[in-house]
Amino acid sequence: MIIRPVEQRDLDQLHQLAQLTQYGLTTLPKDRAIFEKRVKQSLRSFEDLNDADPQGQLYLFVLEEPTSGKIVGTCGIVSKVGGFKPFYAFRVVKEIQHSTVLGSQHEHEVLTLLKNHDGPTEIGSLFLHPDYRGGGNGRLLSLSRFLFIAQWPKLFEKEVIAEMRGVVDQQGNSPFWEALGVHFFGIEFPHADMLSLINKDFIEELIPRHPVYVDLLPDEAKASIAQVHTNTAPARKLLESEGFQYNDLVDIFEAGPVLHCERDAIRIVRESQLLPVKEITPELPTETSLFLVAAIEPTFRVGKGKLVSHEDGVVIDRSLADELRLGLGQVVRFARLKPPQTL
Ligand SMILES: NC(=[NH2+])NCCC[C@H](N)C(=O)O
Repeated sequence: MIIRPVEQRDLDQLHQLAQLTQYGLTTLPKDRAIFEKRVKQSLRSFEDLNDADPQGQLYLFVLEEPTSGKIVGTCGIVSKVGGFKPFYAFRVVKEIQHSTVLGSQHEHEVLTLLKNHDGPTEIGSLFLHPDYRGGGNGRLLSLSRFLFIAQWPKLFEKEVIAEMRGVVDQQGNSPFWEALGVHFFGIEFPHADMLSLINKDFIEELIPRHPVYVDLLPDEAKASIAQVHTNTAPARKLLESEGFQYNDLVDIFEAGPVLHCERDAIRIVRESQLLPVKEITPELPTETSLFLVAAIEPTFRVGKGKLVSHEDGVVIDRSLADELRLGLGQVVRFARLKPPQTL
């Protein structure tokens, strides 16, 4: 399995893949025209890697099975969120009130609206074909993005966030939306979710103007705040093991948590190294550690495989070299596939 930047020829396969997604994956629209626009936008972003600063560029990647040419997964990075149009989130703020008369103290959670016009980098759009889940494909897909960020840090902001999909059922119902959003927006969650990708003006127009007390929401909605969709739980765990943390920001529609990490503190970004391939062998010993390995030139391609690093270069298997189209002397960016504590 390899990860590479999206290409125009992937559009049909990617669009088919998006049909398999359930509700709540905002940035993987089922609508072909929106999808096509996003692929085009991404192609433009990849054209200019050496001389750009974060201005909201979209970088979409695909997971390809090289033997069949099948596209079985996708993920993406937006170099910066919030600009002319802000990035929205609710901050869950704790508020304590005392009464001397009653001798009591009350703690409340309040949702306050955050509008950020100068936001961080965001990773997202992660989706893996159900038949290909397990076996480490999700990890490969998610973490490959960090090798890209490590290679071209200037394209990104110093902070990276991930808006995780919140609690939404098979029919597209979100308890949080039913308790809050629907009263303000007057449309169904899937519709609002889709619209937010095209034009966020309706958010500015209709979002509640005042803070919202969590105590006043129904139990089911309350319980869903900062919780992820069952299918998103592994992705959350993975990001947390790379250094991401929840810091009291949730989505304004379905209350899914926003995780964040300093760009250079992300485990893979911090650990990754750039070295030439000094030897390609038929097969390294089985006990050799597994690494995430990225070819940089002529195109960025990531795979996983055994690797031994020396001061002056790395040794990799023939199969990995072939998958990544690597020859001797070409540089690779690599990092251990798993942080030590999860080995
Ligand atoms: N689940 C959603 N579609 N939420 C609305 C979009 C919120 C997002 N943080 C933004 O500002 O674009």
